[in-house]
Amino acid sequence: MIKIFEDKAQLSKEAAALFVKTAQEAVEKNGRFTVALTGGSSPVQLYSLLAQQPFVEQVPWKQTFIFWGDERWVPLTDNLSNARMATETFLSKVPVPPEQVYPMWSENVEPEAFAQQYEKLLQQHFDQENPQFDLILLGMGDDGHTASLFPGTEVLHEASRWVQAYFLAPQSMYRVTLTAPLINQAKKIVFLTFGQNKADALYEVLEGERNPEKYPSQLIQPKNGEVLWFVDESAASRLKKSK
Ligand SMILES: O=C1O[C@H](COP(=O)(O)O)[C@@H](O)[C@H](O)[C@H]1O
Repeated sequence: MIKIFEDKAQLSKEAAALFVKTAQEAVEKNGRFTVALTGGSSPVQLYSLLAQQPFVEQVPWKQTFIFWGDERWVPLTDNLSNARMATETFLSKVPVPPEQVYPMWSENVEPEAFAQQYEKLLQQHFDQENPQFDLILLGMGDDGHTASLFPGTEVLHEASRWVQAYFLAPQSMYRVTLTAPLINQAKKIVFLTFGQNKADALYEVLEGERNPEKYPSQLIQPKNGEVLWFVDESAASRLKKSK
């Protein structure tokens, strides 16, 4: 489903309300809420809202478990760190138990070994056969990538691993990412996409020919869950189905 908002502020507010509702329902049903966060610029406003009233007091933080959808393999103090951004914008300001927050980074370990450790962590958290996040937040780059599933990379063909790390040559850095098969198990996936610079990629992903090698966001098709596209009018400007 595609939901088009006037601007980023409106979109972020709705996304915060959806975060709260999803968290409350998950806790009511299963006693806990498991979410994977996205990085980049798209979620900054949403994360800030989650640390403010009325949202902050509505989230069942004590029952919330925070993972990441992907990470740039840089220390937690680095400006590029997705975990650092989430910590600064909301995690350091809300009463989530620190031991329930799992950044995709650790010192003194190679990224590939870390990816295996993170996968084990997820296996322990979830039922092995049923690794269902209650909510996965995703962004989409203007090249159509999502999480760290970049165009033309091997990880796009991963069929069994839940977490992978690889060297992304054009950025000269390692990336760690949940794989598409794991993401697609989620109960709910929400893409946050705004800005004119995303309009071409959004059109190709949603209305263009299927070509996930070029537009990896097309790989995100949950098995039993739902995918929501929260987009603003600029990003949606090329979509025919929205008009
Ligand atoms: O590199 C990344 O980019 C995507 C998109 O970022 P945005 O700045 O366009 O929102 C992001 O979803 C991902 O987490 C991040 O590692």
